Amino acid sequence: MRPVMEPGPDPLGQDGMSMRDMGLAQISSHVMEELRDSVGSDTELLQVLLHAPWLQALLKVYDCLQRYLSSSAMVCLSCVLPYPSQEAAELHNLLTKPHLQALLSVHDVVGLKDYEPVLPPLPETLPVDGEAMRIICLVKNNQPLGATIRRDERTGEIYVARVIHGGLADRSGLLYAGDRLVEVNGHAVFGLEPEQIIHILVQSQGAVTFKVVPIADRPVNTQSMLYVRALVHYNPWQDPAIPCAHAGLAFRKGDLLEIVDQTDALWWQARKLPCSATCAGLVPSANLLKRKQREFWWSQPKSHTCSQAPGFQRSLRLCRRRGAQGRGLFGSACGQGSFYNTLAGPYEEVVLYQRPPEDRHRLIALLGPSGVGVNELRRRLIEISPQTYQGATPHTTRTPRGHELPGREYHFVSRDQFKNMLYSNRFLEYGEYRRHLYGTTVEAVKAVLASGKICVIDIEPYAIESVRTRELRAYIIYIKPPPLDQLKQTRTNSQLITGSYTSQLYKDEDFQKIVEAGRWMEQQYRQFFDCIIVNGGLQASCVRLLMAVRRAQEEPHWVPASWIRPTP
Ligand SMILES: Nc1ncnc2c1ncn2[C@@H]1O[C@H](COP(=O)(O)OP(=O)(O)OP(=O)(O)O)[C@@H](O)[C@H]1O
Repeated sequence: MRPVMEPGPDPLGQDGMSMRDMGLAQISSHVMEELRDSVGSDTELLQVLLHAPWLQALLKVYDCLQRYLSSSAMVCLSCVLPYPSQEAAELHNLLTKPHLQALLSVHDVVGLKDYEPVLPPLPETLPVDGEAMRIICLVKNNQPLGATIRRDERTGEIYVARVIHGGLADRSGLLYAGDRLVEVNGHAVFGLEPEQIIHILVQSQGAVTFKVVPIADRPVNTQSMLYVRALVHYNPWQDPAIPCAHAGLAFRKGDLLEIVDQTDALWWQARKLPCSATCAGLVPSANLLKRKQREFWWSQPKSHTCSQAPGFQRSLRLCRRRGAQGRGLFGSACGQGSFYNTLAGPYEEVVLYQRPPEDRHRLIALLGPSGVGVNELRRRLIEISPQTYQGATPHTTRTPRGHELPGREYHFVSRDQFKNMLYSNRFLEYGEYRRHLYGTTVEAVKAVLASGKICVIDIEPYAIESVRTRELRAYIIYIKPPPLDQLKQTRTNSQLITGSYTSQLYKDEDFQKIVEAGRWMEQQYRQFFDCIIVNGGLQASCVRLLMAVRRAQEEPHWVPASWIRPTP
């Protein structure tokens, strides 16, 4: 408690002597009186002693303390500081204000009070077989509860099936998967259908009260965080099997998901990256989604022919890499590899990877519908800095032309040699044009990378699987056609290379085919695109490509975990 301070000057005695000095004089004369009687002639010595400055000072201090104990703070202030500073005076002034005094007094009163809850005494007799229950009150505030329930068909009991990460129930820290629900807002739930309970919950606004029997052994979540890239689309509203569509998380091919809970074998909990939502959503587990895919696949009519995508007529880029002109059907796309079909798995585990500066560069693979400008952009990029960027030298079975040097334009090999290479899976992609074989080998790409340059190639979609490997670590850039009118507008004077060694102006149907082929390609393969560049204006597209290639080498990106994990 603080002493109440009262202002007041140090009062003076009648003859100008202060009260303090009067007090001291009184003490010394009392002592002298006492000593005179008992000591007699030695009074002189005592007088000297009593008038000694140190004793006088000591007595003054004593006097001050006495006055402090019995008097106001102002008296004390003036005792200690005969001439208080401006700050001290101001502080004193503030402290003596009635409202501050009141505040301090309230503080002291509150501080002394005992606020512990007074619990009712325990009943004399407690039931021996009684269950420990927890009563939980959550305030909904228009947000979902963030928990799902299930009914045990055998016993009719209702259980909390799962608590959604980051949801209201999870944030409360009071409700757990496995807790047995006894009452909701005073309604006993035993025997009710989950839908009836959900109805009660939907009806209740504001506070919702649950009475639960807590799960005995709550499992501890020891799983580490898992990051995956979705290789399929998923829409909870089109999935009748999902326990609660509201709690579902929709995703598209290529979306990055952070799997926060895999406790349930069928339904995982995930957040989409980059993450803004605090609350996770339900997604099918990898096994469940695989099962769904298989069922869907078997339910589809099968065709045994190799179908080309609409407008997906390939130019043979390989055969005109070094300026040779030609356009024809790219061979053998059908039947090559599995082109990462969806049966390969619905999720691909990924990790964030940043290429260490001392490591080889990542391969840059460009892809896009024929005629969109893939080759043009690749060529321009290499022209900007041939010391930095380089294409891979392809193999061919045709004979060299006048200006061509083996190993510069092409590696010239016999048909048998080419086929041997093909059988030993050395080609990333290959094709036949005018009875000659052309192909790019993994070694040709690795040779460029080993020289310290950035290897830039253009590929057909089926080659995606061959370049997305631990050793090439391809960064895939999709060259996307702009909207039809912009495509027409930007290509008015451009020459489309035709199959007969000639070039001609784009026709309306060419534009249409490019847009359709682009749409199809994106629909099929977007999950593997690390970057998308819309090739509208050529200049702007070149700049974007240059920046994307730099980013690929210098910034962290999500890559398949299998590229980084040590091989067993
Ligand atoms: N952004 C653009 N604006 C205008 N013209 C372009 C643009 N991009 C490419 N072109 C022109 O379009 C024509 C076709 O480009 P390119 O040969 O690079 O196509 P491609 O995608 O490689 O297709 P293909 O494999 O069939 O040759 C070329 O004449 C090129 O100069």
